[in-house]
Amino acid sequence: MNIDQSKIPQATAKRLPLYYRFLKNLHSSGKQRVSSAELSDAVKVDSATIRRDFSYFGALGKKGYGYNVNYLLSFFRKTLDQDELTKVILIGVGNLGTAFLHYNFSKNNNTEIFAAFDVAEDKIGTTVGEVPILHLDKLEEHLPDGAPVAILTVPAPAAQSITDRLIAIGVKGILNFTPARLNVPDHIRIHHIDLAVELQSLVYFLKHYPSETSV
Ligand SMILES: NC(=O)c1ccc[n+]([C@@H]2O[C@H](COP(=O)([O-])OP(=O)(O)OC[C@H]3O[C@@H](n4cnc5c(N)ncnc54)[C@H](O)[C@@H]3O)[C@@H](O)[C@H]2O)c1
Repeated sequence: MNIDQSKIPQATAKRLPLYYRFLKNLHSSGKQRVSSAELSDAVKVDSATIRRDFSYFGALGKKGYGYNVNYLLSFFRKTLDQDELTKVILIGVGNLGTAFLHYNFSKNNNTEIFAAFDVAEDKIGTTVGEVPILHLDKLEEHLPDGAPVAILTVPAPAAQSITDRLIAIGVKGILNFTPARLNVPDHIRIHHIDLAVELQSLVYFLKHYPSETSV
């Protein structure tokens, strides 16, 4: 089935990796079918939302039968481009950057941090989690063909000028962990992750919607 991916709402698209991971585990344990109630229990998304999400994927669960795990998996694989490896670079190998390099992203999805950049001389030339640390001065030299995605874990004041350089070498998406708000052209996608905001939001939901499990 051909699905127009631009029709999938962003909130639904954000839940795809969650569904995908769970279904992959189900598949490897030999399960062929799954009900929305089982899924709901595992991924902590209410089953009405799951049914609505899955209807966008052309997957219509049958009552008493559930969803076909193989169909869903092949759909997710295509949609999430799991057959294609996306190369990622990381800038700023401090507390946060080091933790990300040790975390093997490619275990769960097809992204791989293949190079990291910093300016601290004692870090240049070393490797963290098998990823080589290179000098930021050499960014353009090392990556003449760029990379599609970058993770930014530098101090906030350095973020904008590094962003400008990343865009110049062809980076299209930035996962920004710094508190800096970045100015970028329209065709660049920035996902800003602020742990303090996430924490505040969690506390808010606990206070005001104590009985709901997820957003
Ligand atoms: N540590 C956290 O829990 C946390 C949480 C949320 C957000 N943040 C944000 O993430 C960023 C990184 O935090 P951290 O705790 O890892 O900081 P850190 O000071 O441990 O690491 C920053 C790294 O960036 C490098 N760096 C400095 N200037 C650079 C430049 N111009 N180019 C390349 N590399 C440069 C430093 O050498 C260092 O290795 C900060 O903006 C921070 O506000 C941190």
